[in-house]
Amino acid sequence: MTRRDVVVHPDATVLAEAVAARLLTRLLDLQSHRNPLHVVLTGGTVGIASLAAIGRSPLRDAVDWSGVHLWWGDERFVPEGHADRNETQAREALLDALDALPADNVHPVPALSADVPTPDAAAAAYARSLAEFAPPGLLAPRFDVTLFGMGPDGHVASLFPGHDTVSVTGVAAVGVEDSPKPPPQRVSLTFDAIRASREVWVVAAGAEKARAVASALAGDPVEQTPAAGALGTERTLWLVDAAATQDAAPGAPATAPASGEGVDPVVGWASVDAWFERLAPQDVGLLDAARSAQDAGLPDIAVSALQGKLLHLLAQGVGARRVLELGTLGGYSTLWLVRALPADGRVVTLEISPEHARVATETFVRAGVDGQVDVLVGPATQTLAQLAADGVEPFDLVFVDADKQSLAAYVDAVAGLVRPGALVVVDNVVRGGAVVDAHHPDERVQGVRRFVESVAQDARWDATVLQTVGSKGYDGFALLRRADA
Ligand SMILES: O=C1O[C@H](COP(=O)(O)O)[C@@H](O)[C@H](O)[C@H]1O
Repeated sequence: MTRRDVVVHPDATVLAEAVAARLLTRLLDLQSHRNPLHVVLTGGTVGIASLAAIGRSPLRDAVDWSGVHLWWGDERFVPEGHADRNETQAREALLDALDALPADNVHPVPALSADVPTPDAAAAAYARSLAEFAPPGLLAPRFDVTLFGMGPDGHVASLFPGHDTVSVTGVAAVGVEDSPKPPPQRVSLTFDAIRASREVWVVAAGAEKARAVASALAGDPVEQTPAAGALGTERTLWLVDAAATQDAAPGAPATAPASGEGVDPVVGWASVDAWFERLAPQDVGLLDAARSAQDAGLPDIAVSALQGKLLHLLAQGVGARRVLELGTLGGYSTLWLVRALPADGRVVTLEISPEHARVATETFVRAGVDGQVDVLVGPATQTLAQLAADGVEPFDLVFVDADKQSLAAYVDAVAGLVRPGALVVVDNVVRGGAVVDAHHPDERVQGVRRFVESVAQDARWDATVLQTVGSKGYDGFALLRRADA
């Protein structure tokens, strides 16, 4: 699952003030239970304006700066004190005024000098500094907040579209020789280091960024839009102004409402999901499942954390011991389900794609649940027929999250595989409201319509539909109970 929360502010000025307020609040909050904190600063217009806004805020003195370490996501490779350096700009905007910030807590990327003559040398030295604060197994500290600006081309830090540096792994920092944006020589964190971040905040303002914002939020390949790969392990937050969202979120308003709140529907729903996620915290295994699916290039169509928790609670609610899933994908929903089962419980999950099945299987091994999950590869219609022919023990709960065209056939087959009173949950049946359009050209919409029509006339099922909004947009679940025999 690659969830990005998006908050839209009316303009760049309000955005910079909001980033400042949000960062100060986050630092204060984190300092109540974690020390030290590691924050990655960004250069760029809004990034520096945000630092200046922090400098003006009375709250800045509420932060214990002695417990904050500052790093940079990228640096322009010029001599120390040069006006182009992100460090120089950050010092002028804020750092020089922070008397309580120890000099040793500031970790700039080494500047061009006789001792550090190349971007590669600076990157190597910067990587060594990062390693000093890295936990075992990581190349860099687990940054609490990593701030990024983003260029109109979708670059973050100094990772530019189409450049080899985007795919460099195994090191924390990389030298850049041919930046399309001046100056050409730079140093950048790599994605390996960026993804050590607990939270990544991408800040973007202006209509010239709108295409890149839309592309990143759509999850386009990082080679094309590096900002799409800027992800935190706990949260990825996009803080943008209205102009930068005009190409984003199809179906959403082109601009934010004129009110100060300025959150468009999809964005607002995602933020609400994020707030409620305290009820559905994802542990390392779930985060790993989401990350592995993303790294393997699987489609970003898994359930959200809150939806996964819903499946978990439903499985517990019906006292499920045996669960059938149609559509494993990367195993994210499977993990939520298997964790609801007793020690002798089992999930049988069906997946048509051998590659998806491989990714999911590896995830189950790492999560330690492979002994409770059977991944059956092949077209679900055939596998369901085989399960029936094998006379498998009936299932207590079924989650159907496979292709919508065949829904009616799947649910018909499932009717013969479950116990009386079993619960069947079918995902994505509202489809942004398109389901009410009898002439809709999308075969998935027609597949859902055929399924609903057939269930409505099938005495074996008692059913309802729950419309939902959230980080997955506007959709819904069908809930079916197998009638008692
Ligand atoms: O060169 C850089 O540009 C980006 C974005 O800057 P912006 O002025 O378009 O907001 C910035 O994030 C990066 O740190 C900087 O080196």
